This record gives sequence, structure tokens and C-alpha cells, in this order.
Amino acid sequence: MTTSVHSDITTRLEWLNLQAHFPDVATGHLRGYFDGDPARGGDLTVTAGDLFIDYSLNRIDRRTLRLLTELASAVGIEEYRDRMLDGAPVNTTENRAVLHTALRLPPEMELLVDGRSVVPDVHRVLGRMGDFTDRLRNGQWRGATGQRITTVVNIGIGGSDLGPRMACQALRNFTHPDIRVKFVSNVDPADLLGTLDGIDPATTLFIVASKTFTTIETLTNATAARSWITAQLGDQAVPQHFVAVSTNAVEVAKFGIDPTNMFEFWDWVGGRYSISSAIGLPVMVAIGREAFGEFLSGMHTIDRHFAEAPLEANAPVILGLLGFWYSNFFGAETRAVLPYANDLARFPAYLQQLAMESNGKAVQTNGEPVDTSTSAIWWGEPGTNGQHAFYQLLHQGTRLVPTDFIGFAEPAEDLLTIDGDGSMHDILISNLLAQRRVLAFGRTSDEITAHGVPTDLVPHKVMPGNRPSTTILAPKLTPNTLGQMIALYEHQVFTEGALTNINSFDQWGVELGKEQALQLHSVVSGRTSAAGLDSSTASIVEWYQSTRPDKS
Ligand SMILES: O=P(O)(O)OC[C@H]1O[C@H](O)[C@H](O)[C@@H](O)[C@@H]1O
Repeated sequence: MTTSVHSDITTRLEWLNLQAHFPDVATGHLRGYFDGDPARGGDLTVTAGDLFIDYSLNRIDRRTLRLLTELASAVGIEEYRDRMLDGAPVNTTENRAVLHTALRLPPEMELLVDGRSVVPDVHRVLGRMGDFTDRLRNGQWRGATGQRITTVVNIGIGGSDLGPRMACQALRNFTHPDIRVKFVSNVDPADLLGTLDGIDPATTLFIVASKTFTTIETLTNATAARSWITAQLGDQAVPQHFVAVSTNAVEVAKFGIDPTNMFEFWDWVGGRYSISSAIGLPVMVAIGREAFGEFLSGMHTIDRHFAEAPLEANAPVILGLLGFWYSNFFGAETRAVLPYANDLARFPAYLQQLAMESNGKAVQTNGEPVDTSTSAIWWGEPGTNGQHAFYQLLHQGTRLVPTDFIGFAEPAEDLLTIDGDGSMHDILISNLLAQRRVLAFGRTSDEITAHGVPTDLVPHKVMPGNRPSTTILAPKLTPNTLGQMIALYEHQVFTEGALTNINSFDQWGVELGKEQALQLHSVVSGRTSAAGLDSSTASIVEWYQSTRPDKS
């Protein structure tokens, strides 16, 4: 197995330079930076496609970014990026190429994997998805009773759920008026039952989405959904009510879904990077094939920027370098993403899988333990809701939480304010601006005292500021700009993974839990004994079995 980029980053001269530089920055304050460098605000920005990114409110000075890019360059990040984009097997533990970017290539481009151009395959499947989508949306595709399909339920989990679910919500204003798209992921029966409650099997179609088609949650839910359909419509109804998205045609056929109703993708598409593959089918159904094309083209715009822009003007690289900086020099444990767009409510959850399943690792590509910190814990909620819940900690707590604010110039819809004098969207954006400003600049005890606040209250009201944030802006939340934002974060995650020299594209850490769940299912259901289990697990199994009502 070859190493992806480098090893022993902490022994490099470029790392030592950053270490020597860090104390200057650690003792600096964003107030001081802005006072001493009035042009900083407009200068520390980068444009990528339609995205305008302001990173001036970060704990860096102009030298920091140069030193960080020198480090990135020294470890060969550009070569590693190019190898990924060219289809080299950079997922070394699975010996696979990592080519989600190929899913967004225009048809006239060529990219060879094992001597075969993958672009025609990508467009063949996109064409099939488009034809299916058209038939569903124009009512040609009928259910077993001859009725139009009005509800599409995607059954999938992880990468086969989070992306399409997030995107369908984000693009609410672009969706077909007569088709609702729903999602079931959890093996908790409450999820499936809650989703099916009140919907009619005769007008419902299921997309069973699973890269491997062996994921227990998805197959269990799909089997229950099939029973729900056949109980009311008969066995012969399955072909009209089930389609599959997978890389595993054999398992799809075993499940009973007609291979002609399967939309394929390939092992060089990682689950958490799969929204631009056939896994995006529910999004295409919701917004239509042309708009889905716009979504892919937004991603491609950022892919090209990532491939071509010099490191110091490369938006995802800059964001990745900042993440690395906070994790490794400031010791930041978490990272917040706060979209000032209610429709992006699931974006932080989507990014959690993207970032944490990719980079939540402690072993370098050569099998040695990492000598750096890897992924932060990503979390977030839409503004302004979070302001009334957890922002207190962001402003005055003891932890440093680098934050991404996301905002749009034009809302999908707007309403007047209560006094009829302004726009609700203007209030939303004013809040975004206020929060990033207060986080950065705070309020000093002198300023508070000047407002006549009693002395004993002053320390409680001090806002320390110097809390970093990055602001990502786009003209409007559309399929195209959503695609741009997704690709921005994908490549940012790549950058952090490359710097820490881990394989961002495998996920061995999720396997053991799956394996043990299968074994424990047999114990929990009473088919095998609890003998040999640790005493804590055995006692909970005993409690569960004696406490749950008789299943029969
Ligand atoms: O699409 P599937 O094969 O069903 O996999 C669904 C998910 O499950 C796995 O446990 C992985 O951790 C995820 O990366 C994957 O997205």
C-alpha cells in the first residue's frame, strides 16, 4: 500500500514555521487585526463560482495563510488532488478510485478508470434516471391500479439518505407540486410507520437506495414496505411500486426488484459522496431532470475551481487549511455550521457524515498513528433558531468553536415585517451579520461601563470576542448553488484529510458495531443464549427480555 501524501508532517520545516508563528496569532485579537489592517475585510475573501466567502473573521494574519499553503504544498496536496481527480486508487485500504467528481463531468469529457471511460456510463445512467423521472412527473408511470404516483418514499440510510433528504428540503421551492418525496432511514419501526401513515399504497412508489444492498436497516425497511404494498395490491404490484439504486445488481434482483428498474452507480463513488450519483434520484424526481443537471453543473463549477485555482485562492483549500489550523494549533474540538436559511436545516447533518465519517480517523495511510488532530466534531442548526438556544456558549463559553455562517442574498420567498416597512429576509441577514460581528469583536468592560452598567455586573456582560467565523454567501439557494456548496465542503474535507495523511474514503470504524448488532439480535430475540457476553450487556439483555411485553 502506498502512502497518499506524506508522513511526519510535524517534523517538516513548514510545520515548524507555523509553530513559531502561532504565539503571535494566539495573543492577537480580531479587533487589533482590523484596526491595524483596515483593508482586511475586503481582502480576506475568495470567490468560487457564485460563492463569495469572507474569511477575514478568522484567527489568522496575512502571514498565516501563506504559511499554511506552504505546508499544504510541501506535503504534495496538489499532486494528491490531481491523482484523485484522474482516477488513481487513492482509497488505498479498499484499492478504489475516488471519483465523485466524474459524476459531474460534461458528456464530452473523458476519464479513464481501468482503461475504460466512465463518462458515457455516467450519462447513460443519468439518461435513464431522467426518463424515469419524466414518466413519473408527467403521469405516464402508473401504479398497479392504474393511478398516478403522488408519493415517492426513499428508503436508505447514511449516504443513501442524508444527501437526498437534505437537498429535497433545501430545494423545496423547486419541487413538483403533485409529487411529495419522503424519506425513511431508521430501523426503528416508528420511522416507516410514521411515514406511511395516511398515504395510499396505490399512489406510492419506493426507491430502495443502498450502495451495497446489504445494509440491514434499509433491507428491513424495504421488506416491510414491500409487504405493505403487496398486502393491498398483490405480489404482481412490486415492479410498478419499487425501484432500486445500487452498485449491487445481484442483491437487487434477489430482493425481487426488476433489474430494468435499477439505477446503478459504481464502487468508485463513496456513500457520503454519492448525492451526484443515482443516489440523487429522489432529488431529480422532486426538482426534475433539467434542475438536477443544474445541480450537477454547480458541483462541476467548484470541482474545476478546486482543480485549477492556486492554493492561496482556492476556496475549499483555504477552508480546509483553516479547519486544520483550528484543530491542530488552537485545539478546537468542534466546528459549527449555521445556515441562515431554514431550508438548509439538514445541511449540518449531511456535513456530519461527510466530514466525520471521512476524517474521524487516527491512523495514517501507512498504518502509523497520526501525529496531528483529525476531524473536528461538526454540528449546527439554522439561524436564527440557534441564537436562542446555544449561541450563549459560542459567545461567552470557555471553548473555541470556529463557525461557518451561510447566507443568501435573495430568498425563495419573502414577507413583509410586522410594521410592513421591511423584509423578513433582511431581518434574517441582519442577524447573521450581527452574530459574526459580535463573535469577532465582542464588547469590552470599558464599553460596558460607559453604558452605565453597575460594576458588579460588568464581568458578566463582557463579550470577549476573538471567536472565529467564516461566511459563505450565494445569490440564492438554487439547485446550482446548492451543488456548489456541497462540492465546496467535499473538497474542504479532502484538504483536511490530505493534511492529516489519512484515507478519507474508507469507514472501517462502522463495521464492528454492525457485526455485533447482528450477533446481539440473535441473543435479544432469544434464539441464542447470553452466555459469554460481558456482564453489563448480559444484564441489559435480561432486563429488556423481562421488561418488554410478550411479542406474541
Ligand atoms: O448505501 P449503503 O450501502 O446502504 O450504506 C449506507 C451507509 O452505511 C454504512 O454503514 C456507511 O457507514 C455509510 O458510509 C453508508 O452511507
